[in-house]
Amino acid sequence: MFSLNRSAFLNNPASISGSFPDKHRRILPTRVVVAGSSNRDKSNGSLLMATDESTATLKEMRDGYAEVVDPKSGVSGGVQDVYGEDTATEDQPVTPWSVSVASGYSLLRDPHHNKGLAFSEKERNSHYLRGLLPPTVISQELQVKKMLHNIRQYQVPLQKYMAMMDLQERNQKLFYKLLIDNVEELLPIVYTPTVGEACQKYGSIYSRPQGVFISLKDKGKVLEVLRNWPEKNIQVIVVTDGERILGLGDLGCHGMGIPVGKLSLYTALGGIRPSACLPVTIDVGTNNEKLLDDEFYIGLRQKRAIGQEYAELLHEFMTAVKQNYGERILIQFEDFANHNAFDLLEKYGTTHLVFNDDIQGTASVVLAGLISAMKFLGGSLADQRFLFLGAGEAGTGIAELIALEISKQTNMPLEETRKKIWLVDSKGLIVSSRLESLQHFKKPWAHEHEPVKELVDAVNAIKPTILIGTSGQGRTFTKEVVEAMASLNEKPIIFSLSNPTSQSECTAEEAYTWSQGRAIFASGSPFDPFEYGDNVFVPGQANNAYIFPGLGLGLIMSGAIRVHDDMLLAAGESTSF
Ligand SMILES: NC(=O)C1=CN([C@@H]2O[C@H](COP(=O)(O)OP(=O)(O)OC[C@H]3O[C@@H](n4cnc5c(N)ncnc54)[C@H](OP(=O)(O)O)[C@@H]3O)[C@@H](O)[C@H]2O)C=CC1
Ligand SMILES: CC(=O)C(=O)O
Ligand SMILES: [Mg+2]
Repeated sequence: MFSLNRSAFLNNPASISGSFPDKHRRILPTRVVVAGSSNRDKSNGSLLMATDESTATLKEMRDGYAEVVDPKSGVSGGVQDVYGEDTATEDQPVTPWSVSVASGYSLLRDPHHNKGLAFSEKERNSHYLRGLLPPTVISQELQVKKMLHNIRQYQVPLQKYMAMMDLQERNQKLFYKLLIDNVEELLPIVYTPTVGEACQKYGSIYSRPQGVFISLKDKGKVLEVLRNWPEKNIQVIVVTDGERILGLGDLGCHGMGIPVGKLSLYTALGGIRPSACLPVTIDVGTNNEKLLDDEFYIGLRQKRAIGQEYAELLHEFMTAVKQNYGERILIQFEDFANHNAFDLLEKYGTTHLVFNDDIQGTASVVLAGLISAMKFLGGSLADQRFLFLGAGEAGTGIAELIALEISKQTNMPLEETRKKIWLVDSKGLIVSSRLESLQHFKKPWAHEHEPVKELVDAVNAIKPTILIGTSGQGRTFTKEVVEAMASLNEKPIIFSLSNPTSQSECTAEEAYTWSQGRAIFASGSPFDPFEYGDNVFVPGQANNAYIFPGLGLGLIMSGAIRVHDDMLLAAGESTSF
């Protein structure tokens, strides 16, 4: 007789296979099916696989299923076969569920453990794989070579993306090996710019759910929803509500591509276990009419919830996350619109281990880029004048961290260092006469100056040494703007940070050509090296992807429970070269 231990299972389902003695492991079924709504623990929403009182014999398990009778109600489920095919009655819905011991057919379909043809002879013997694979055994290196070859056959980046996602769903070991070994080539596929197109077409390319979707329909049940996720030892969550996906606007539920992509970098670049990463999309509707009319849209078909309704769902989520995963769970806010992003960060920054990647991660990576650029330019950050196009999350986040760094380097008060930094939004230069009507995060940047509407006029008026684009608007660094920067500076620093490539304020080619090869240029999405005159210019990439996996790893390893500005400064300083 073998008894499955309920508490061990609830804490860590994987422990079940670990608790079998080896001699029993050989005769274990690949699936144990337990069914019946009566097996659901009403108090915490978890399924009770088999209670301490309920036992299944090894014979039952070897035969492929064990039906458990709830000892309290005496009600059993309606499962008739090992695959849990539905024989539910109306008043007794079946909850089909299986626990896979990683062996045999199900092992080949378990992306966490599957190795495909790389299973050795010994593994094929001990994991019941004989006959389920062709006879050849190949190395992981050869698998990587083959996948890379296949991916390179696709001309269309979105096809490469789909091939990568398919691999992630099939064989995680190979997916991460491929990504880690070829990160320069594959980062633009699993991340910006291709992930932007994938989000735009997410409904059409959708084949299997990724991550956890929490919608308005789940109000009051968010904890239950989180508990449906199979992994229990989560260390990092990337969460979006899809309202500002890159520079592409409101993509609603289709924003899920972003947390999925970001978390694949947590593993590939930060070394966090894939099973410890949880992508979450909170669906409160979308204001994108095109999506609402799109028959393939996968989200709620309603306008975005705002105000109290929005705040309550977010609060339930934040509370449930801490309750389920503890104080040290890291939450990364991603691609929220600025009218929520700053408030959420302020509200939860003091109660959770949380940072906003667009505000803080971006700031840190741009600080790294600017500190590095000082080595080419000479002088220090305090000697520079900064002008931003775009005064939202990225723009004001970067501005504030630069001001903090200059203050740290010079001991000047923050109010003084902020005066070196100017921002332009959709209405023009942010100046004190606009103070009353400005959103709160713009107010610190409202300096004394007469109003200026156009960017090129702001460049000529402020005479910046550094121009940074965070507007989400492509081709706004026009020839006139770049030429104005080049006429004011021997080596103008120009960062076009908006993503994806279509939204970049200018291309690498434009920056180098219009400045006659004098610009120090970086962009949010990658550009190829560009030949100009006798030189080849290699543009930098200033993207928070170069910070958040390391920052996150540091936060997790150090056991931090809050994120502070000093950490962002340290991350930026140490990422510079
Ligand atoms: N490289 C990287 O790592 C990162 C890049 N980004 C990119 O930065 C961009 C902006 O993101 P985020 O700051 O979060 O977005 P926000 O919506 O918070 O901010 C956008 C800002 O741009 C301004 N703006 C919009 N259109 C114009 C225009 N035509 N002229 C001048 N200003 C304009 C807006 O003005 P107003 O306030 O008046 O509406 C607003 O201030 C996105 O494309 C995003 O992909 C973001 C994070 C990281
Ligand atoms: C890179 C990133 O986070 C963004 O463009 O939003
Ligand atoms: Mg982002």
